[in-house]
Amino acid sequence: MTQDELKAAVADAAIREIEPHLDKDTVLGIGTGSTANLFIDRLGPLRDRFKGAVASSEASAERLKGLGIEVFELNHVGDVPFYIDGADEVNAHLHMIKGGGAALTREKIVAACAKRFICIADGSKYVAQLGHFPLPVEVIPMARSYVARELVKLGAEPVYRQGVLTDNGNHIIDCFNFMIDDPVAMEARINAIVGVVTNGLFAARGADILLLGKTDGVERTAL
Ligand SMILES: O=C[C@H](O)[C@H](O)[C@H](O)COP(=O)(O)O
Repeated sequence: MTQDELKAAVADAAIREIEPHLDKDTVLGIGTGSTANLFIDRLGPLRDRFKGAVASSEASAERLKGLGIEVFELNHVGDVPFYIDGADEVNAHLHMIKGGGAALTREKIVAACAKRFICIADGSKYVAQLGHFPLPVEVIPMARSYVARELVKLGAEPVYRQGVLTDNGNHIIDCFNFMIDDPVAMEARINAIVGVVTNGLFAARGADILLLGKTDGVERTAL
């Protein structure tokens, strides 16, 4: 199976996971990226079965609206039963690295509001230790050089993601060659650097359910 077929399989599995829980009051939290897009596409035909969605990026909001799904501002929404999103890396504890598409901050905010985070990923994203994928850090633009120097002190090789502006108007620094021993501690440590908006470690609040696409089927892990 190709990577795209594995992504499609986990998008299908996520639909099966949430479908029994949909009702007219349900507002779903929706992530960003190629895997999340496949999930969004499968939500279209179900649009009359739930109220709408909150999106973690402008791109996902546009895709949802294009399918006739109402998109709400998070400030106007109470309960978010599920947040469904992909990941750049995920480990056995369902800690993740996210933000390859620069959407990490809004993703973390919507995930924080959700009762359950369903991570959908093809098998290549599963790792024993996080850090093979360069860890993204969203920074206030004027703090970029300062934050980069602080990240060097933590052992990272920071690289400014040239030409990328987040939906929040900020910059992204990617931390290369930065294997992470303790994701919960490192998430907090990086977030404590002045000028950091957030980093792409989703460990303090990881996923609750992982749907991992493998050639022999979708493996479901629930914590
Ligand atoms: O900022 C982007 C998000 O964190 C994505 O969820 C992540 O990069 C995975 O994207 P994809 O499903 O395209 O691999």
